[in-house]
Amino acid sequence: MLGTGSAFAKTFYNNNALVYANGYTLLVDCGITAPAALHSLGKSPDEIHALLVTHIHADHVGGLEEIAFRMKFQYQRKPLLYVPEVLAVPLWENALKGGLSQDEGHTLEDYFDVRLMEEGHEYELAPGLCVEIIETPHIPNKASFSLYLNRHLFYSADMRFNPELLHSLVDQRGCDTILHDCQFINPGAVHACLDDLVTLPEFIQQRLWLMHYADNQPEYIGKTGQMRFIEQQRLYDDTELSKLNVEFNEA
Ligand SMILES: O=c1ccn([C@@H]2O[C@H](COP(=O)(O)O)[C@@H](O)[C@H]2O)c(=O)[nH]1
Ligand SMILES: [Zn+2]
Ligand SMILES: [Zn+2]
Repeated sequence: MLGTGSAFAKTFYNNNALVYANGYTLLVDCGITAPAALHSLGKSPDEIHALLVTHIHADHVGGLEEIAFRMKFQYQRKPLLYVPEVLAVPLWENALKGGLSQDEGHTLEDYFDVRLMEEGHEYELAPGLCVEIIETPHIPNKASFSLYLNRHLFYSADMRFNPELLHSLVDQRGCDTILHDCQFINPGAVHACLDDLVTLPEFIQQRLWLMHYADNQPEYIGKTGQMRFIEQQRLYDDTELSKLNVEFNEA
């Protein structure tokens, strides 16, 4: 996890992730703090093979201008950008155009090798890395897409509480790991809140890691039912993440 903070957290970087698969690196979301978070890990933007955007909020796309400029002028390379089809135009028109539009570039495609994604398809980004996007409720009338990785790991974009989806992923689609955004204040409004998430049955909580949390996260350690906090600037592997919490505690 590059960062695990909520939109306005100051002690945690924005909730963005680096996904590694067989030498390939995907950056999931690129918020305002992503360049600094990469820097603190000693990573350069040039080490990223592709980026993927879940929705248009600054903690998820606010770092794209820096990455686009640095890739173009410092590294002379166009990174792959995976973007849900409905977000491509608003990403350029409403988020990036103001800063990036200049003589050398007037479109998203001038900075990125754009790959549009649709729901209902699985995309093999690299050997060992398959991604499906699932539209999930966040802000009314503003599209946001969670991810299903390698048919076993659900990564929530910011989303409201949706127990039916979590049940169907676990019961019908073999989901063994859930990374879920979490707000401490009830009601969650545009996120799932902790009071909602602790109502999930234990077999789902045991698979669930909390992310996108506020600065007062330390107050909630030990108060999250069977769910664990995922930590920023830490490398996790699939086996560690998919270990059920109950096994994890016994180990
Ligand atoms: O309808 C809304 C829209 C936004 N907010 C607040 O803004 C942030 C947006 O950033 P996220 O990355 O989605 O967290 C959200 O956390 C709210 O604090 C809102 O409350 N209601
Ligand atoms: Zn967010
Ligand atoms: Zn959001």
